[in-house]
Order: sequence, then C-alpha cells, then structure tokens
Amino acid sequence: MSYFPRIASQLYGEGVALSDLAQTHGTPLYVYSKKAISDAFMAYKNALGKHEGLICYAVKANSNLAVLGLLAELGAGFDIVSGGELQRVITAGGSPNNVVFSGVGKSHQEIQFALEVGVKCFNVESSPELERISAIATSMGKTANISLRVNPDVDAQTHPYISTGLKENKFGIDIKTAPQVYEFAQSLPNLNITGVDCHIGSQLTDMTPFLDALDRVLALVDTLEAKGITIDHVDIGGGLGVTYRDEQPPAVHDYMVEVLKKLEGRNVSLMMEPGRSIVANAGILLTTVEYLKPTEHKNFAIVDAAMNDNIRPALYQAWVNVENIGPSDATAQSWDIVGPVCETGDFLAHDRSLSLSAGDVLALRSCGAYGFTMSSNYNSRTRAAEIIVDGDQAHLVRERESFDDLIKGEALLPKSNQ
Ligand SMILES: Cc1ncc(COP(=O)(O)O)c(C=O)c1O
Ligand SMILES: N[C@@H](CCCC[NH3+])C(=O)O
Repeated sequence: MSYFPRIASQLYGEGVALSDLAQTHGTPLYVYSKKAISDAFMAYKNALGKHEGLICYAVKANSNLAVLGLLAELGAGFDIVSGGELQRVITAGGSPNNVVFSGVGKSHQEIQFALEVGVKCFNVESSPELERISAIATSMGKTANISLRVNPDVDAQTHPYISTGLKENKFGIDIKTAPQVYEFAQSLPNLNITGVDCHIGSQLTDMTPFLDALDRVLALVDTLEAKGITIDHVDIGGGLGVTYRDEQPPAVHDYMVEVLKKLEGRNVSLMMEPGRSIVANAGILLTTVEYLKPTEHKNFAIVDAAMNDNIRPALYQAWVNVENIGPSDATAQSWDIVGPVCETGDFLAHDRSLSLSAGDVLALRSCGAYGFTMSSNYNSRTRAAEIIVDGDQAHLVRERESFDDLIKGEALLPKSNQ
C-alpha cells in the first residue's frame, strides 16, 4: 500500500505515503501534518508556561477550518485581519474572546461584526481608525478594547515585501507619536486601552530585530504608565522564520526565553501572533509532471501546480525545496519547474538537478504557510484540495474546487435588443 513510506515518514513521521494521496485525491494537493502543526504550536504554548498570555495564531498563514479547529482545541487564540477570517475562526469553533483584530483597513462592517461577537482587542493602526471604532462602539452601546500597533522603525532584515516595521511601511503608528495617540484614544468614548502591539515583519531569522523592537515597545509602556495610562498586555506580533533551504532561525523556545526575560518584573501579559512558524513546515504541495520540455537553453518541467497555487516563488523569489517522489530512472538534469499559467513569472523553482519523467509526482516542501491562503483562480484554474494527515489517517479537509464553484454567483448580462 505504501509505495514511498520512507519519504512520507521522513517528512513528518506520518504513516501515509504521499504517492497514495496523490493517486487518491489527484494533484495539485496540499497535505498538512496534524502532528507537525500541534508540535509547533505547543512549542510556543509550553515556552509561555505559567506566564500570563495568549498565542494568537495568525489566520492568514493557513486558514483551513480544520487547521483552525485543531489550534482552537490546543488553546490558541487567533490574529485576524478581516471579517472573513473572523467568520472562519467562529465556524471552526474558536472563541471570539481570544481573537485580536489587526490590519490597516478595517471596514465599518468588519468592526461592527467584531464588536457584536466580542473580540478580545482591536490592534489599531491609525487615529481615524480609533475614531471609527469609538463611534461604532458608542452606537452599539459597547466598549471596544484597543491596543495601538506601533511602528518601532526596526529593520527586520527580511524580504522588503514582508517587512512591516520600518517607517516607510504603511503599518502601525510611529512609535514617537504613539503617546499622543494614546492620549487621543483616552479622550474618545467607549474605548478601553488594554495594550501595545507591534509586528515588524515575517520570516525573520535573527532574534536581534525582535528584541530591539521589544525594548522600544517597553520604553513606550513606561512612558504611558508615567502618563497614567495602564497597559495590561504587550503583543509582539509574529514573524519568526522557518527553514526553507539553509536558514537557521532561532528555535521557538530560545526566542521565547529571551522575550520573557525582557518582561521579568513587569505586570504585563504577553500576546504573540505567529503564523508561518506554526504551519510552514507542516505542509507540502504535491504536483504531477505533465510534460518535459527540454529546449536549447533550458529544460522545463511543466507541472500541474502553478503560481495560482503557490505564488511565493513569483512574488518573493522564494526558494522551495522540490523532491521527486517519482520514482524516475531518468538521469539527473537541471530543470525549471514551471506551471501551466500564461505568465513568464509562473515558476515554482529554477535550475533544480532532478531525475524526472512525465507522470512523476513532486513534493514541494514547507508550503503550509501562505500557500493555499494566497492561491487564486487566475487563468480560471480551480484551487487545490487540502488534506490533513493524522497518524496513518488522511482526512480530506477541503475539496478540490469544481468548474461549478468557479462560476458560482456570476451572471450573464441580459441580451441586448440590438
Ligand atoms: C499583524 C501581523 N501579525 C502576524 C503576522 C504573522 O506573521 P508570521 O507568519 O511571519 O508569523 C503577520 C504577517 O506578517 C502580520 O502582518
Ligand atoms: N505572505 C507572506 C508573509 C506574510 C506577510 C503578512 N504581513 C509570505 O508568504 O511570506
């Protein structure tokens, strides 16, 4: 039954052969390991230990309902950036009381929804947003807990598109002006100041920027305390990187130890918003080689997954580990792994030395974060199915989209008379 148990078990210690999954469910197919997700989350939770706080998983990394449900069961809170993500958390069984609402552009409707269900806190990113939340809360006879997302102007040393804590980024409130904005928040009705929040970027592989940002946030907490503004929690965002190739990010435990050291002697709880570090290495994208197309200049392996399934290589020049679970007896050559989408930027990997034959199944590793959630229907391609492997059981947790799903809700214009 298991044709490639070695590879399957090497991946995450799970007993399901990837080739069987590809055969049963077709490709492209996202496969996640329940154990890998649980272990990664528990690393945060255990490191937090008895310190008061909440690990709010960043839903944008992987919002599959089964993933959210699993994390809710393990005691996660959630970091959301839209009404849709809030709905997903609720549908998956997560408690709105454990939700923090981030994002620079919260709409009237989204704020109202969040107040109706009672989210834990709004991470506010501007003064006009404060005014909007205050007005909506007042009209609903509710009080909104708020923290300001401050921008500490720290270089996260990551890809510029996923760096968020520099003053030229759209995110957060300049930490230098934050005390005045807190005073403004204090003057508005139906707001309750509970925290300070920051998130400086994603895929950080060095601890220093995190700790620098935390120092600046704690200095702000002191300034606020001196003004009589009490801060109950500090939210240090997400951002811890993972190994895609040869990066060596700090271990979750080591990172947490350093963070908690800085909080020693302070009466603040710790909130965090990790996404990638919980799900990235727990997921694989399986794809089948459709055609081999050697040319004079390059060898192309055209596979059935594309940039619409995983846009990270095209968008961030992200490197993805590609493994042939074939097996192929062809001799190894250098291949560009490309998809069927009509874009030159539609590639998954460049210049990989692989033995390939048409029909082989490739595993793209570490695709559990920002993989499916960033997928689209570009070229009217249906989105992949998602599977969670739990020991030797594989659960289909999202069906492959059908052509009917693709055109659902659309309508033709009435026929014109001319
Ligand atoms: C506000 C906020 N919180 C949390 C995250 C999650 O970050 P990561 O997946 O890098 O842990 C992000 C994404 O960068 C974010 O923008
Ligand atoms: N989507 C990004 C990270 C998230 C950025 C969100 N602030 C990635 O795939 O690396």
